[in-house]
Amino acid sequence: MKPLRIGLAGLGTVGIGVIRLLRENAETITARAGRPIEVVAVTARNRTKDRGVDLSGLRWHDDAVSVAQDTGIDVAVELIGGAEGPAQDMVVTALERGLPVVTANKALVALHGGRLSRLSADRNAPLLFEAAVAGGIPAIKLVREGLAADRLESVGGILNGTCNYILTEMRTSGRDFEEVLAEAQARGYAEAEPSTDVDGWDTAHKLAILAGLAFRPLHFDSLPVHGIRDITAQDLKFAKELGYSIKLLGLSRQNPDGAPDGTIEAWVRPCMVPAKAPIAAVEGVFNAVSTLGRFSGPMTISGRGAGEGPTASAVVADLIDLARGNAIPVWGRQDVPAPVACADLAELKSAFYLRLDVQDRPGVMADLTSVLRDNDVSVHFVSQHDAATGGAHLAIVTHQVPEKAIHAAATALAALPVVTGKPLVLKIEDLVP
Ligand SMILES: NC(=O)C1=CN([C@@H]2O[C@H](COP(=O)(O)OP(=O)(O)OC[C@H]3O[C@@H](n4cnc5c(N)ncnc54)[C@H](OP(=O)(O)O)[C@@H]3O)[C@@H](O)[C@H]2O)C=CC1
Ligand SMILES: N[C@@H](CCO)C(=O)O
Repeated sequence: MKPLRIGLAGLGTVGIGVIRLLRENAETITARAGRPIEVVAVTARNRTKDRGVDLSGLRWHDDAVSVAQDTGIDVAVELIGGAEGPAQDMVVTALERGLPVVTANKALVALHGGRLSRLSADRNAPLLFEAAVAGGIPAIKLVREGLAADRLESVGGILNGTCNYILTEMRTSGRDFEEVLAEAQARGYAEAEPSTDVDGWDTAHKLAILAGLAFRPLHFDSLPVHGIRDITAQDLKFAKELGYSIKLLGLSRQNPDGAPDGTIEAWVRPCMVPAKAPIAAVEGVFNAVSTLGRFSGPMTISGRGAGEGPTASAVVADLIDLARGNAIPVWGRQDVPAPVACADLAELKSAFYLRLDVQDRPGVMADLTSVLRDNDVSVHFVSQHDAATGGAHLAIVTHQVPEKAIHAAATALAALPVVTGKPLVLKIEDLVP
């Protein structure tokens, strides 16, 4: 049996995980793939670093492009990261010479997926990226294969392990943001630049890939993206009191209510989800991918969304597909569709949570409610807690209002002398399964 020979660029969390998994499960993988899968060539920045695995016997290349040019490999595996630079150069070089590519690089696929998939189709060189979305969860396979027959109405979920880990730990241990982020980095969940995670960009990359496959590619620049930096321990307390859980969601919907046919609503932001919703129970580094299909109905799969083992498992599953000759083109047999812009959210209606830090004295509530009245924001519920530093924290839950109204109200409220901090607006999202 001729082995499938791998050229691997990137020997970090995921790259080393792939080598370990291929070695530890060699017998099972060979049986399932029908042939052995072996790493034969590698590269990383630092040749002398001890990575805890034996790399002797593997051809060392000084850069990633030279791995892609190695005539002794059958597949190029890119596990460096970053949408530009060596990762992109390697993938393009490999595809141009007709070599299959496996990558876990969501930034690359989200930003350059259209061009790369056209190149992949032109050169008949498969481009596989199961690990790019939701770590160990077979999210790409779910959308592209399991649900290939259905017309999906929505797709998305909890797509970033680092943020879900941080929100869970902040809530359960009361520790602050920075401390928990450092822990997520130490566990290999976070990206090399953690702002990619906490500012929502990693979720946005994954959502763009899922929505692109389920509906059609999105102009990435049109995707509204907000991260979790503004969430405080007080918001997590209010959420519990109000019967919600705070989750960073990436969601996309085709043809939302009242919008013209073909409209795609998509966004990334922390939301309040009902504490009883199954997605609220997805905690720690776990991700959840939810779909709603006209025929398949609601579906949620969850699992570890980051870390060495789960991500390596998804990379090697792609390699097994290649070894079996099972790799399918990125958009199946159709041409790569042209991208569209995401819908403007201004007119879309939702209930919202508004947290205000305010002075605690007579007349404050009247000042606040007059701003809400002037912006047509109708209040459903209000809760007040004393702030440790004096003043008060207020949680206001609204009825359904257009997004533009709540944001205009928040801007006007921020300008009031009685409001002492930046108001926080969170969408209350009760449509996730
Ligand atoms: N970590 C995770 O849980 C997940 C990661 N991913 C994706 O997988 C990819 C890899 O992530 P991860 O393993 O965590 O990243 P790491 O930062 O742990 O590893 C990156 C590796 O790339 C190497 N590298 C960096 N620059 C270059 C370069 N110019 N030429 C060659 N090698 C280079 C580094 O070398 P050196 O070690 O010498 O510095 C390192 O070995 C990324 O695209 C990431 O988004 C996807 C899903 C989950
Ligand atoms: N940094 C990413 C890795 C998995 O894509 C996360 O935390 O989910």
